[in-house]
Amino acid sequence: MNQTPALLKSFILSVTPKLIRYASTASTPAHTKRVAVLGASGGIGQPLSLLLKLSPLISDLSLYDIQHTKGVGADLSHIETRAKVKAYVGKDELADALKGMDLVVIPAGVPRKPGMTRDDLFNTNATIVADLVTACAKNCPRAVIAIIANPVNSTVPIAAEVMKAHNVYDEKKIVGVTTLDVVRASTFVAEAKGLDPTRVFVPVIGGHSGNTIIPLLSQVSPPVSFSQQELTTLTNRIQNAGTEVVEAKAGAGSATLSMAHAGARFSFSVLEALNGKEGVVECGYISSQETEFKYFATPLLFGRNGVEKSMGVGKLSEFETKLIEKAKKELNGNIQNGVEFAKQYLAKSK
Ligand SMILES: NC(=O)c1ccc[n+]([C@@H]2O[C@H](COP(=O)([O-])OP(=O)(O)OC[C@H]3O[C@@H](n4cnc5c(N)ncnc54)[C@H](O)[C@@H]3O)[C@@H](O)[C@H]2O)c1
Ligand SMILES: O=C(O)C[C@H](O)C(=O)O
Repeated sequence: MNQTPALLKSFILSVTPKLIRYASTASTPAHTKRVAVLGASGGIGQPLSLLLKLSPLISDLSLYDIQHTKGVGADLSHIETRAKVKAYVGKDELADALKGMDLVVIPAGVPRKPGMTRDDLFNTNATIVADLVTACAKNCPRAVIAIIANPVNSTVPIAAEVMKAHNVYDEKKIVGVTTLDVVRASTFVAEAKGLDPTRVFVPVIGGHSGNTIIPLLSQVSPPVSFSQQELTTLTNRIQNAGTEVVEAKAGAGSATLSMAHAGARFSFSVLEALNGKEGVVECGYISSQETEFKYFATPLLFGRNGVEKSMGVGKLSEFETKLIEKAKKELNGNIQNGVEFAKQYLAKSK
């Protein structure tokens, strides 16, 4: 359960260059990887695909959606970077979109409107994710699958159950993307303490919805101290930051631009680790061995095969222990819903 300070340090050192790497095309890296974005025409999908297209880590960028991908693909393909863009539209083209992929990023699915919880998206997005992951199981079973589609607390267990049913499950390769929680926590802490946000790292554990988002403000790097009032205010803001955006967008969707950045940051970290870079750490929501939860987000060390290990939750403050206690019912319920849905989905598709 203990964190490794050296690895955290290497994470922090790796963050700043990553923020400016989007436009870095000067040198040709030794390795390049194939990446698919499923839901590539959406609010997240388009800016995420743009950021990926700018990366020298990627040789092939495969864009899939049920609509508009041909236009998005034609547009992106004119950018003078190495990644070769191919666009696929509709179910008949899904298999081709996935063959040979090293990383599949899934932002496909409906977003929230004001007044909705992420769990309210379950009925629509559960089937979308199950269908897309079924296609991954058949066409790129060894790819890392990064799930952005909400409710992440449930869509990740669904993905895992689908992969298990196809006998291709590898727990190192199914990850829920919680990077946006880390991005927000770093921004808000930096603002509160007058720090450079690119140098701040806040581990965020648990899940990705309301109370299940648990920022570890006792483990911020560089170390900072907070009053009880600051702890409460910052924690609430981080837990409700998604809702802050949903309300500000007033019916026009949820976070897309900050999520595209977070998704790109997560993808670059995974790709660098697949290429052999050591000490790559990002938080993510995965099948958990060392906590009481079946799935839990922690800082993760990535390697050549995906997640190498969870770095655990470290030493928690009393405040953080109480936050976990408060999250228990919701997180376990979300996980259970995902597993139950997958059972029914798989039974129907036999
Ligand atoms: N993990 C996170 O931190 C995080 C952050 C922001 C948003 N999200 C979630 O990401 C999802 C997408 O958000 P958005 O704002 O991009 O929504 P959007 O509606 O703008 O885009 C979704 C895209 O998915 C496509 N799509 C729908 N069904 C599909 C299918 N079966 N196969 C392929 N593509 C399909 C749609 O055509 C659309 O282009 C939502 O569920 C949202 O809640 C997660
Ligand atoms: O809030 C949402 O519904 C989208 C996403 O999960 C977020 O955290 O911004």
